[in-house]
Amino acid sequence: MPSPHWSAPVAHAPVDAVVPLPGSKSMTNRALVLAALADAPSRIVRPLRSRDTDLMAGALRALGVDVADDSADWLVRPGDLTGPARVDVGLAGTVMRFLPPVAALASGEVAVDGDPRARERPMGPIITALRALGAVIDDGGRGALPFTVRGTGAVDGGEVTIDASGSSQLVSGLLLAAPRFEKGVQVRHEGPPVPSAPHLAMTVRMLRDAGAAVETEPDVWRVAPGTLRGGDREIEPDLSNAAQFLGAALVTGGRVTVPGWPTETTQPGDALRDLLTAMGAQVSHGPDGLTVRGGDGFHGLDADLREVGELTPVLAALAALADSPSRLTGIAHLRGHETDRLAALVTEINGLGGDVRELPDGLDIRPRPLRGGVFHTYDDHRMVMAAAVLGLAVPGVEVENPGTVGKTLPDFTELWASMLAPA
Ligand SMILES: O=C(O)C1=C[C@@H](OP(=O)(O)O)[C@@H](O)[C@H](O)C1
Ligand SMILES: C=C(OP(=O)(O)O)C(=O)O
Repeated sequence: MPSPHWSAPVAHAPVDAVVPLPGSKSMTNRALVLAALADAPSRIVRPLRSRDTDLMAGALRALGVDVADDSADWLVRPGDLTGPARVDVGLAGTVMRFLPPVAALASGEVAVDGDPRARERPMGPIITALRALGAVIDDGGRGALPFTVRGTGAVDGGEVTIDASGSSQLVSGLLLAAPRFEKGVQVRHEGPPVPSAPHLAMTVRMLRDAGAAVETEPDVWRVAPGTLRGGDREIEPDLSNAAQFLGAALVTGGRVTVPGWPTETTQPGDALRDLLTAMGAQVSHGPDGLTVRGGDGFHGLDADLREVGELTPVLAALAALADSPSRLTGIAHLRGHETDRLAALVTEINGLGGDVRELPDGLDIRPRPLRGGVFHTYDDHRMVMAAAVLGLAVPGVEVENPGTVGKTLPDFTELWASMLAPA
């Protein structure tokens, strides 16, 4: 039986490594949905293989889509969407928000459930919106998982207003399936700002690449009814999962290169270039990829992370090791992520002797000397990654349930060890 804890390795020298990363979770799960709704087969080239993407593939298979392995690629052959089916969304935000609109297009009942924590993540606005668009959903009045989508084989579509301040995925889910709605969709957001703007741009870009007609204006998205094309869809490396590796260059005063960094992308991880530069890194982008070099120490960060919330755990860990305080704001919605990430980061970093305070919409982080101890991870892959960053500089960080990285990066501890191995 594997050890329940992972001893995060201390870096005894500056890292000097090239770290190739698997594909983007966000792009892979969008590509799977678009391929499943297309009018012809698709090849998803270099998809991420992880719990979240396997769950999406499994959910689509349950509805009648053929998703087959072809060496490292996935071949997707769309079919009639049918129930009855049971869908497990695990703890994947992309599956719990992107799959129900697809299930509404199926004929037959689709029962949707996930991990215990999945039942607490925001779902109410998309359930209400889908009903307004013509879907029948039985959620026992909970406005949350579990629920049953009673598909009739078609969704009317039309205009809907939604409060998506809890998650951008509430909008993305409606848009991705909308070309197959009879009237398409117009989604209008009303409420506090929608987070994760790059992920919405990713949805729009991938829909357009598949042939959909999409128009946007601030807080309004329109998708016309139409046919989605099949074909090849190449998946970029997951730039959010680059955060901990590039951060290791800062912590150790070393150098890390992530190959295949796109010159232009909708991934929020691209913001690491500016964020790590603001913390004192030297960042260069060339044919070899993106290279981050650290020097003698690095600084805190004063940043609004609303658009790039998923980078927060690793940035907070870096901030706890910096030479000046940090203030990270715009991230109240992280309370609805895999765990309440604001509370988790406060508890766990302070548990090692840190000084992190929770703000209404973020974190105040004052660096202090840290000591070893158990770092709990709350089924949150990014808490493991944050702990790994702290462990580079703090001996004795024992990370609970490291296997939870399987959500997006099953090989994380192996990649971390090879990054730290002498060249
Ligand atoms: O659409 C996506 O692929 C994602 C959107 C974001 O969700 P939120 O807007 O809920 O933060 C992000 O945090 C998540 O990891 C992936
Ligand atoms: C918030 C995240 O995931 P999810 O897609 O489950 O929302 C994340 O990966 O940081």
